[in-house]
Amino acid sequence: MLDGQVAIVTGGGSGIGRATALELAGHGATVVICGRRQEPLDETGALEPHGRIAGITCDIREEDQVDALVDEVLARHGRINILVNNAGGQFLSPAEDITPKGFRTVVRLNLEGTWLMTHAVATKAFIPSGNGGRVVSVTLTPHTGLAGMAHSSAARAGVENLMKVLAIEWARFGIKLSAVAPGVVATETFMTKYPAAFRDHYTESVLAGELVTPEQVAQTIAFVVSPAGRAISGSVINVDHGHDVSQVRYPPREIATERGSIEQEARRT
Ligand SMILES: CCCCCCC/C=C/C(=O)SCCNC(=O)CCNC(=O)[C@H](O)C(C)(C)COP(=O)(O)OP(=O)(O)OC[C@H]1O[C@@H](n2cnc3c(N)ncnc32)[C@H](O)[C@@H]1OP(=O)(O)O
Ligand SMILES: NC(=O)C1=CN([C@@H]2O[C@H](COP(=O)(O)OP(=O)(O)OC[C@H]3O[C@@H](n4cnc5c(N)ncnc54)[C@H](OP(=O)(O)O)[C@@H]3O)[C@@H](O)[C@H]2O)C=CC1
Repeated sequence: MLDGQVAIVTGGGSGIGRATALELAGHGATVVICGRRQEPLDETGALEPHGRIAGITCDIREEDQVDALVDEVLARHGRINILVNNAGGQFLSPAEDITPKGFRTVVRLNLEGTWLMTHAVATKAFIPSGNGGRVVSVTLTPHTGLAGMAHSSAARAGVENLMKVLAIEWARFGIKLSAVAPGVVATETFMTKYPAAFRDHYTESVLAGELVTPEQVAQTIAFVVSPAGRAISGSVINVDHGHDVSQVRYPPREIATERGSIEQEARRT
């Protein structure tokens, strides 16, 4: 499906990024992954049997490092067809305790880093090639706002709107940009970084009673960048068991019938 395509996946050393790199490589793509540390990148590369994944360290917040990464990929492979902006994250905090520096840190990583990568790949590869390209940015649901993550919720809303406006402006270059918004994904970071009670709370409350897997997010990204996803641009695709439409389990346990639903309302006579 992706034979001959060259992809960059940021944050490919772990979790969703690793699963995405493996998924794209499994479909034939040559994949360059980046992150701040070399070791996790090498671990991902070692999981791919055909040598299709290579890691290059890059902090996506640093303009010179982003430029150097894109230049290096072009020097090695001559083209870039796909960019997956996956690197990101945040720290959990009550909004009132987030300092200006803390807010800036999270916005810089998630929004500015995504912008720097997208702009560099578009201007150095997609536009000059005349062939366009595909960009998928990983954001998050629920879009109604994620309590404890004011900085990240704001940054991801910015990323999603950025994908939309660039989808309009860069349609003339054949560049398609979208966001894939996961719900709660059972990555090692999520399972270990956040309090276990959050994991249990979200497992219980998301509609299907189960967390999303990194592979489910990766497969969605692969679909979007595949030939079958060619018409997708400016979209936000949720991969979240319906977490975006409701954050509470239905119906409330106290009134659930044996069928797990509700009693039908009695007709008026
Ligand atoms: C609501 C419950 C959760 C449910 C849904 C969950 C959905 C989402 C899940 C996920 O995203 S899982 C994947 C998460 N992955 C990551 O977060 C990985 C990347 N994250 C990071 O690298 C860091 O967390 C970072 C803070 C985003 C960036 O790290 P960096 O090394 O650049 O920053 P620091 O030098 O550590 O800190 C700079 C600055 O930021 C503030 N700050 C950082 N950590 C905290 C904290 N724990 N509490 C309060 N403030 C923090 C602080 O201002 C730091 O400056 P100094 O105080 O150190 O001067
Ligand atoms: N897990 C979840 O429940 C959800 C996750 N998401 C988002 O999906 C993405 C992946 O999440 P997940 O796989 O769980 O998280 P991980 O923490 O496993 O992955 C984050 C990756 O990003 C890399 N990274 C972090 N900062 C930078 C940076 N400045 N420059 C380059 N790379 C960086 C990290 O590598 P290194 O530290 O070596 O730089 C790491 O490999 C994130 O954006 C996350 O917020 C969205 C919804 C839900």
